[in-house]
Amino acid sequence: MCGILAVLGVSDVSLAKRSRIIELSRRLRHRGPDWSGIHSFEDCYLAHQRLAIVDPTSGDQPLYNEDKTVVVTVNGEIYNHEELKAKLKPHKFQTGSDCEVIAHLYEEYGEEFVDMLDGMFSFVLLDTRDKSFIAARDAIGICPLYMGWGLDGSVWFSSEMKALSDDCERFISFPPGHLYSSKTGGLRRWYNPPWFSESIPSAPYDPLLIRESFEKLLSRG
Ligand SMILES: NC(=O)CC[C@H](N)C(=O)O
Repeated sequence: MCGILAVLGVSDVSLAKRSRIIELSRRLRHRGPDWSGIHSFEDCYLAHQRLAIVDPTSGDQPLYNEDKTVVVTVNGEIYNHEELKAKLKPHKFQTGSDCEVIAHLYEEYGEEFVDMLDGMFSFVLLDTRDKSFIAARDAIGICPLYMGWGLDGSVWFSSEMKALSDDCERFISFPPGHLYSSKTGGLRRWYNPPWFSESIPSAPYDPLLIRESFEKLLSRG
């Protein structure tokens, strides 16, 4: 598991607001008992409750690129992280966490890197250089993610609805296989396999035809 909470662009940057966000992040504590972390930058907060799986000793989150200008909070496992690290030769990794590749991939390839990830994940990444952010969820939605909007114009993301429901004016289930980018201000599908189609078949249901076609397929061998 792991629990993530990110709040971006709050109008109130008081200590009370920070405490409130820490309190909301604690509502996700059952998802990750090993570590609680928060990174704040101006009016943005990224929090993490960790269930340590890969590199339990140094992979605490949020995670960063080399100069800490890119911050990321992740729930999930990146199965091909070794392979991706090999592609990122000049980058210096600070931890052995599978999720650190996300910060470096973003630095190297921009927001298009998401389809290079093989794994299950939901994450929020903040680029402090221009205060832009992205959030993404794995292709089939193995890891949960919710998105909300505060009355003050803030954008919220959380692993569970319970961290959003009291403070957001509205919230949605973040669609699997999608990416939210603050630069474009919208959600778009990043998972686009060639076979994927949302069109509903128009041929009438014919069980006999399905059976015959299936049998023909199996007897081909
Ligand atoms: N439980 C998780 O989501 C794990 C996050 C990350 N892969 C780690 O090992 O710390």
